[in-house]
Amino acid sequence: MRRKIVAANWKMNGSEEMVRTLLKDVKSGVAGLDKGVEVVIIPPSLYLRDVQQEVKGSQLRLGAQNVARWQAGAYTGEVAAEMLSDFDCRYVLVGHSERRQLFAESESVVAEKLQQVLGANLNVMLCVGETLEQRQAGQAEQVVCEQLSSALAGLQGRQWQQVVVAYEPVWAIGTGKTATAEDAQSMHAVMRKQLAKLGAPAEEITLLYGGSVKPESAVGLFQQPDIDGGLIGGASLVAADFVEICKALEAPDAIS
Ligand SMILES: O=C(CO)COP(=O)(O)O
Repeated sequence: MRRKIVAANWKMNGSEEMVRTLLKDVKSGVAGLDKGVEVVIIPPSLYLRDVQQEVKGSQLRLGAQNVARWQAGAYTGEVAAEMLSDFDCRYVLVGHSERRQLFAESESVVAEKLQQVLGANLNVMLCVGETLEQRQAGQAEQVVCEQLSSALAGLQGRQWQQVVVAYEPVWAIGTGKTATAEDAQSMHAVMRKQLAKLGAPAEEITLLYGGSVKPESAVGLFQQPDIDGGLIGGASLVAADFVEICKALEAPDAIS
């Protein structure tokens, strides 16, 4: 089923103190938010336990930023999907552009990680997106469609219910440049078509936009018919901004 999601990717930011203070403000800020909006906190893995305890009984859900591409064994420093499930993680990011670029994660690594997440009965948030060069060369749609195909080809039946896709154009991440609502919508529509070609129940798949989303840009993005929410980096570290973005998803038409 298509869900409404706002997810906070804290990236490599945070501390025990921040977990406490930021979450306290986010929790009280989103209390009373429509239950149909899922708010997901994705902290560095060291703080999963702390966040798990803080979000218990609240509307917030937990996600992980990364996962190993193996099930278990001699992989020093890695975290397995089954371990994330012990922490009540509901979502796991896979294919984030920072992982692809800074850690040289190839399409096949992304696909292996995705399989681990599905195998552990967790939900994947698959990130896709083109670079500035690719967009300028007119290749954006092709790049995104190929990323979807290589990660998702062969998925069957119920597995599709475990998939959320986030379109995060690389040139928009951390740069202050958001895609226009129209450009983002147009890519999301392309993604839905591609998902249908891959055999997905495309109208039921939740599609998020990420890349310099701020309270001011969130409303326009969330009004688009194929954008079901956001994956938020920088603005998720400021409680007031993040809460405002969550509220924008609750009622995008009412706020504008
Ligand atoms: O990468 C992102 C979320 O995963 C987006 O980051 P920013 O919101 O900081 O651009």
